Amino acid sequence: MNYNLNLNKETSSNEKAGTITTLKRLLALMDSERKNLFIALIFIFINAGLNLISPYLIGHAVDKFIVTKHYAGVIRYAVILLVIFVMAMFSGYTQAQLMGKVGQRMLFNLRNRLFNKLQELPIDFFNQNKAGDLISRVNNDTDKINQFFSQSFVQFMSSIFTMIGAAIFLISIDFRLGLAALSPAVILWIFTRSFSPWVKRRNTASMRSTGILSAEVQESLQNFKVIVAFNRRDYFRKRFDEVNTDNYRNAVKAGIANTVFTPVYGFLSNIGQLIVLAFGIYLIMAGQFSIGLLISFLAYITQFYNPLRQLAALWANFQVALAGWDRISQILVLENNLPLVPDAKKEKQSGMLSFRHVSFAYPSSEKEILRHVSFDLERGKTYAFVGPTGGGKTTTASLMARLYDPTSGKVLLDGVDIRSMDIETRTAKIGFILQEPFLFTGSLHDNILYGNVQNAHLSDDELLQLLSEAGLHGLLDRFEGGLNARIDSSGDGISLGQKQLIAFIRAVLRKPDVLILDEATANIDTVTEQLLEDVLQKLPSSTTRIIIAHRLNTIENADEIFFVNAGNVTKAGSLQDAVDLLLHKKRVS
Ligand SMILES: Nc1ncnc2c1ncn2[C@@H]1O[C@H](COP(=O)(O)OP(=O)(O)OP(=O)(O)O)[C@@H](O)[C@H]1O
Repeated sequence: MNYNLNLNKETSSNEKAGTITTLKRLLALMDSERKNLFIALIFIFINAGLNLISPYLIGHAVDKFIVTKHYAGVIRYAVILLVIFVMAMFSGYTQAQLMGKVGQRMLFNLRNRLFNKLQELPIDFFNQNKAGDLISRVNNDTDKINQFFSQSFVQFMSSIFTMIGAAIFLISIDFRLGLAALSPAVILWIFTRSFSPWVKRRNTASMRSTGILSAEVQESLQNFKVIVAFNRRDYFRKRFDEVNTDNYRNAVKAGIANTVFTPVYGFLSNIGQLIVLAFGIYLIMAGQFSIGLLISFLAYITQFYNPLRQLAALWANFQVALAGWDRISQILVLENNLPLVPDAKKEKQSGMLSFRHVSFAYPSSEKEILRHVSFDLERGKTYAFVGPTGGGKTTTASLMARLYDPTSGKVLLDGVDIRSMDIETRTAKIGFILQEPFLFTGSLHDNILYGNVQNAHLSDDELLQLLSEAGLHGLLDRFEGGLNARIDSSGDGISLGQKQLIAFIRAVLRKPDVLILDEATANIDTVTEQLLEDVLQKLPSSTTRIIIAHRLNTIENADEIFFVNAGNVTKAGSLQDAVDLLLHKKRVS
C-alpha cells in the first residue's frame, strides 16, 4: 500500500466528492453532539425568527399609526420591538455559547481519532511521511474544521434560516415584487457553484505547503546540531526560504480565492435593492402598494441579502474546512497493511522462532533485502546476527517483531504465523531494543515502565524492588536522581549509552520470550556492558536472546552465530568463522 499522503491521490476520498457528500461526512463527525447541535439549531431558529418579525411590525406600525397620525400606538410597538430585540440577544448569546463548546469537543474528538489512527498505522507510513506534515494535519487542519463549527456554523445556519424566512415574507407580501427582488440570487447561486471547487483547490494547496513548511522546520530543528557542526546553515536557510516563499505564494492565492465571493455578493444584493426600490415606487404610484409595505420590503431585502453577503465569507471558511477535512480523511481512510490473519495452523517441527522461505523488499524500493531465508531459533538460546553494514540485520530483526510482513514466506513464533497473533500477544512475547531508543519527556520511572501495562501503576519503591529482583538496580547509578531523573524526549541531557540503558531496562522488565538487541550496547562502556551481560544471564532460561552487534566481545557468548549479507542468512559456525566471513576471507557456501 502506498502510504505517501502527498502522492497518494487514492486516499483523498473527498477530492472528487461533491460539497453535500463532504458536508454529510463532516456532520457525521458531530454524531456524539447531536443533542447539543439540535438545541443550538433551535436557538438559531428562534433568533432568526425574532429578527424576521421586526421589519413586518415596523411596516405595520408605519401604515397603521404614522400614515394615519395615531402616534400613541407607536409607543406600544416600540416596547414590543424592544422585548423582541432583548430576546434575540439572549438567544444569540446561548447559540454562540453552545456551538463554541460543541466545536471544541469536536476538535478534541477529531484529534483523538486522528492520533489513534496514526498509532494504528505501520512503520511504513512513518517512513513515507514527514513528521512535520503530520503534526500540521493534527494541529492546523483540525483547527480549521473547529473554527468553522464553533464560529462560522452558527452564522451559517442563522443566515440560511434568515434568508429563507425573508424570502417567504417577500413572496407573501407581494409575489411579483418578491420574485423580482430575489432574481439576482439565481446568478449568485450559479456563480458560487462554478467557483467553489477552485476556492477549495487553492485552500488545499495552501494547507499542503503549510504542511511542507512545518516538516522543514521540524527537520532542521531536529538536526540543528549536525547543521551547525557541518556549517550547513546557509543550505538550510536557502531550503527554508524556498519552502516559505512557496507557502507564502499559496497562502496569498488562497486568500484571493477566499475573497472572490464577497464583492460579487455585495454588488448583486445592491442590484436587488435597486430593483425593489424602482418597482416598489412604480407600484405605490399605481396605488397597488403602501409606503409601510415598501419599508418592510426594503428591510426584508436587507435581511435576505445581508446574510447572503455573510454567506459569501462563510462559504470561503466552509471551503477551508472542507480542504482541511480532505487532508485529515486522507489519514482516516488508511488501513494498516499488517492485518490480523486469523486461523493460522500450528506448524510441526519448528523452533521457537522460525523463518520459512522469507523474502523481503521494502515497499519503497524494488531491491530484495532477504531472499528465501529459512532458519530455526531454539528456546532459551542466545543467537548473534553479524554481517556488514547494510547487510540486512535490522531488517531481519524487524521481520521477527512484525514491524513489516515478508513479501513472501512466513515468520513463526512457537510454530504459529506471527501474522495471526494480536498485537498485545505479540508485543508481550517479543521485546525489541532498537538502535535508536525511543524516549519521551517525563521521569526515568515513567520511561522505564513505558508500554508495560502490567506494572504501569507501580510506585517508586515497588519498581525499585522489581528492578533489584531482575538485577537491574545497579544500572540506576548511571542516572543522577535515580528513578526521578528527568528525561527529555529529544534525548538532550543524557548520553546515547544512557538512552540504551533505559531501553534495555524497559525491555527486560517485560520478561519477553524473545529479546532482540539491535546494536543495543554499542554506546555503553565495557563495565556497564558487563553488568548488562550479567542481567542477560539472569533472564529466565526460557528467554531466547537475539543479539545484533558489531563488537566481537558482545557476541562471543552466543550459542550460535548467523551471518547476514546479500539476501542470505547463514550459520557462521564459530566466532572465528564469523570474523573470517566479515573480513571476506571465506565465502558463504
Ligand atoms: N525503510 C527502508 N526503506 C528502504 N530501504 C531500507 C529501509 N531500511 C533499510 N533499508 C535498506 O535495507 C538494507 C538493509 O538495511 P539494514 O538496516 O537491515 O542493515 P543492517 O545490516 O542492520 O545495517 P547496520 O549494521 O548498518 O545497522 C540497506 O540496503 C538499507 O538501505
